[in-house]
Amino acid sequence: MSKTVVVYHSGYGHTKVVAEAVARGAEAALIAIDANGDIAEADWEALDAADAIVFGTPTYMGNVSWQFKKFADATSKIWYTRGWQDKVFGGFTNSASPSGDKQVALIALQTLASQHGGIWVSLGQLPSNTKAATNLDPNTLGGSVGLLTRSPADASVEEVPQGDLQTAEHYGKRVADIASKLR
Ligand SMILES: Cc1cc2nc3c(=O)[nH]c(=O)nc-3n(C[C@H](O)[C@H](O)[C@H](O)COP(=O)(O)O)c2cc1C
Repeated sequence: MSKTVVVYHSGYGHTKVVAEAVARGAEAALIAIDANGDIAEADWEALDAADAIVFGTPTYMGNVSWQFKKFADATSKIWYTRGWQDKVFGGFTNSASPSGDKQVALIALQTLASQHGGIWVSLGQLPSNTKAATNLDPNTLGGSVGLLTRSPADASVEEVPQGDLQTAEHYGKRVADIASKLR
């Protein structure tokens, strides 16, 4: 069994719900980046020990949150020593609009993983994009690079679409399974 860690920031709780779903699928530990963009020393050790790391961030102003970016910049010391070389990586972002420039944030996560010499895991699911598709269906946002989820601007944290959460669980399992195969 591989060790997977989901490290995420969530300003208002919606991305946290998605992170929990990814972690359920991956049987992963969860690390929350705090409101100052920091994680604890023990969290850095857990990331170093992981076979797979999944990054999560809300999309804010068409990119990752500044707290996630602070975390990303803090990984530069690890980058320098190639500490995360050949780990498996995945990523997700949540935002209010169906597009909302989520892809920009997701590509930032993929780029971070690539800077570390990681092996990036795509979503691996067909989109639900017919007229009949509803919020209960998987991958209604049609992601492929990684996981995209949506919580409308007036949605509570309980209202993150069930289809998106199922997609998140599926993606978490995919990342963990691939990490197990590569171990
Ligand atoms: C500062 C800020 C910027 C935002 N920018 C975007 C955006 O570019 N695109 C979008 O679709 N939603 C945007 N939103 C909406 C959030 O992505 C959405 O509310 C999301 O669920 C927040 O996740 P969180 O509860 O984990 O913080 C923004 C929200 C905030 C607070």
